[in-house]
Amino acid sequence: MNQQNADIETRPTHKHERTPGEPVNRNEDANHELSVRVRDLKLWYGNNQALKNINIDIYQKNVTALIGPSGCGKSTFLRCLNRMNDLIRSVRIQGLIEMDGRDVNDAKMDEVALRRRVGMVFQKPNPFPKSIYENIAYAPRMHDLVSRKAEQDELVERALRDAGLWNEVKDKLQEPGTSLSGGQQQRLCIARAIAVKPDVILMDEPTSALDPISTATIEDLMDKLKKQFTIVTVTHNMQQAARVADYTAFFHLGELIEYNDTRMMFSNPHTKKAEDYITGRYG
Ligand SMILES: Nc1ncnc2c1ncn2[C@@H]1O[C@H](COP(=O)(O)OP(=O)(O)OP(=O)(O)O)[C@@H](O)[C@H]1O
Repeated sequence: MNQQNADIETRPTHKHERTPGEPVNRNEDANHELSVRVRDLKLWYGNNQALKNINIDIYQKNVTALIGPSGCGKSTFLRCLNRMNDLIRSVRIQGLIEMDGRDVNDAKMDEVALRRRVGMVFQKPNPFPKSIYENIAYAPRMHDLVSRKAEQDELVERALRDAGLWNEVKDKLQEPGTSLSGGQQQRLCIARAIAVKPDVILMDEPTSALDPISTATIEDLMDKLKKQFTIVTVTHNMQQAARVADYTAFFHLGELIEYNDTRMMFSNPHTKKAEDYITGRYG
C-alpha cells in the first residue's frame, strides 16, 4: 500500500455519531444548549408500562412538541419533568432525568424548588379563585422572590405584559381571574407560570379548549416566550406542532419513535410510523 492510500484508510471519518437522546436532524438555527437530559426512562402505572426506554435531549429556549396517538404517553412523559407523577400512588419510575446536571428524581431534590423551575400550563385554564393580581403575585411571594409592594407590582405587570395580557386587564387587576374569557384565563395561567421565573414551561394541550383566535394568540406567545424559556408542549394538533415547535418528538405505545427537527419531521420523517401518523393513516 503506498503512503497516499494508507493515509486515506487511516483517516478518521468525521461523521457525527448521534448520542441516544439527540434528534435525527439538527435545526441549525436552534439553540443546542441542554436543558433536560433523559436517559432510559421507564414508567409503570401498576403493571402497565406507559413509558419504555425514553432517551431525549431537550434544548434550552426552543419549543419541543410531543405528538402521537391518544394514550401513547405524551402527558405521562411531560409530568415526569416536574415530578407530577409522584402524586399518583401506583407509579414506578426508572431511569435518569437530569436538569443542570442534577437528577430530578434524586431523593434530595426539593420538589417545591423543582416546580418553581419547571412550571406547568394545563389544557383547561385553571386560575386560582382570587383576583387577577393575586393569581400572579401569590407564588413569587411564597418563593420570596419579591419583598416590597412596589417590586410585586412591577413583577405582576412584567408577567402580564410578557403573557400579552396587560393591556386587557390593567384597569381591573382586582377582579377575579375567573371573570376573564377562556383565552385570557389561559394567558393569565401562562403569566402565573412565568412570574416565578422558571427555566422550563410544560404545556399540556394548552389550546385545545380554546377558540381559533385565542389559539393563534397563544401560539404567537409561545414563539415570544421561547426567547426566555424552554417550552415543552403536548399537542394533538399537528399543524400547531409544525407552526410552533423547533423540535418534535413522536411517541407511540410508550416509545419515543422519532425525535427530529420539526421541518424534517413534517416534510421527511425518518420512520414509517411517524410518517403514517403525520399523514393521517392513523390517529
Ligand atoms: N393516572 C393514571 N393511572 C393509570 N394509568 C394511567 C394514568 N394516566 C395515564 N395512564 C395510562 O398511561 C398510558 C399513557 O397515557 P397518557 O395520558 O400519558 O397518554 P397521552 O399520549 O397523553 O394520551 P392523550 O393524548 O389521550 O392525552 C395510557 O395507557 C393511560 O391509560
